[in-house]
Amino acid sequence: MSGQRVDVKVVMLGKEYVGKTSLVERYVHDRFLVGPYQNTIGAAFVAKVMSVGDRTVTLGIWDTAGSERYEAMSRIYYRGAKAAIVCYDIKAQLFETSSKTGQSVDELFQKVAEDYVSVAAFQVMTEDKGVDLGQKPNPYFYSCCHH
Ligand SMILES: Nc1nc2c(ncn2[C@@H]2O[C@H](COP(=O)(O)OP(=O)(O)OP(=O)(O)O)[C@@H](O)[C@H]2O)c(=O)[nH]1
Repeated sequence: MSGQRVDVKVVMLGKEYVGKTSLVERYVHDRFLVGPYQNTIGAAFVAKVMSVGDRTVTLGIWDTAGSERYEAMSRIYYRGAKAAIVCYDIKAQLFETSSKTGQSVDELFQKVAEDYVSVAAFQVMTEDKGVDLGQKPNPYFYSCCHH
């Protein structure tokens, strides 16, 4: 086994626009480009050679497109993969819950209710007439936008 070359297929997974290509670009080319990368063919491949102990490991990284229109094609790229890096956007809020201990369960549902109330209040405010930036603030305006 010593000195052996190992090929490892890795797939990047996740919805579109979560930053899969940016992550690969940072790792492979050590750069970051502002704005989305255009992944027009459904997948891109890049190989990166590295050493792990006395082994030479070639990571064959398949960067799949997150768009649903490429979903069937992306599934083809999963085949034979030894690892998957699942990316998601932390703008989505994460709650680590335990149904066994009750950890963060109340907080999760409380946040759902709170978010609904604040979004619904904002919609009521903007739906009919839009937001008039020149209008005098009233108590309702302050209560939903400043807390
Ligand atoms: N601030 C910040 N922006 C990021 C980061 N990673 C990606 N982005 C931005 O997020 C957007 C989407 O990044 P992409 O790498 O194109 O996302 P993708 O998952 O490959 O998208 P698809 O190819 O459509 O599936 C771009 O505007 C990036 O500049 C990050 O770590 N921090």
